[in-house]
Amino acid sequence: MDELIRLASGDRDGTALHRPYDSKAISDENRGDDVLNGQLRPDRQAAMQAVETLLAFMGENPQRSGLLETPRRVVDALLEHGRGYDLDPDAILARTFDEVEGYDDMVLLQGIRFESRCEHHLEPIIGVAHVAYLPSDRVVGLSKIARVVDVFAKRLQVQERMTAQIASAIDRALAPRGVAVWLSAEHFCMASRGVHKVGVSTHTQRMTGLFAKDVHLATRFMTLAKAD
Ligand SMILES: Nc1nc2c(ncn2[C@@H]2O[C@H](COP(=O)(O)OP(=O)(O)OP(=O)(O)O)[C@@H](O)[C@H]2O)c(=O)[nH]1
Ligand SMILES: [Zn+2]
Repeated sequence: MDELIRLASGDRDGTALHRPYDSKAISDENRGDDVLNGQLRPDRQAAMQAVETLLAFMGENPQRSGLLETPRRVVDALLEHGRGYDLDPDAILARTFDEVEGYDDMVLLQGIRFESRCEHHLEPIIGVAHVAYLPSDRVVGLSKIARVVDVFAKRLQVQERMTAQIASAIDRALAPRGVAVWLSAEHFCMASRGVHKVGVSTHTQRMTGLFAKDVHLATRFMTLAKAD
């Protein structure tokens, strides 16, 4: 058996959990409970220990009463921010419907609010997604589009990649005649640290198929997405 897999399933308290991570081995697409691309995933205890270390690093006393529960809270929060790693967008989009009386015009979900975390600083990215597609012969449940936005939001992100991932997932699932995704978001790593610019919106778009070819269609999408 692969040594890392053996350690993940058996050695939960050994020093193996503190092996250095090979960052090149980590991919958004493949993350298991204990092993990520052949890479050990630390257990909760090791993660809480790491939070204590960070608190001490910033000059705090992790043993003072106000901070005793903080490692547990931070680890729970990290699991919440990363819950999209364990969700499969293809499975969420797998159920489609074809009894739509030939409806083949745009389906647009406007203003899907999302909360993500940037992969550079782990700070919030908060914004909205507008997602549209042009069905070929089938449609998908509306809530599933919003769920797919959340799958990718609940991973560490850069906004450009999240935009492309949403579009690709819908392309794969529905083979529509086109997909349009528009995200606008505020990055708190720009607002509350670093350059300290509050209220800046970053806009990213991905258009595929007819949306990429037909400027009138792309304009219609953007006009509808902006509508009150
Ligand atoms: N393209 C892109 N950049 C992002 C995103 N989120 C954060 N960033 C930027 O990632 C960059 C990281 O730059 P670095 O110079 O490596 O890090 P830094 O020293 O912390 O940079 P500052 O934020 O300028 O203090 C910053 O310019 C962030 O604004 C994103 O979704 N997309
Ligand atoms: Zn950042």
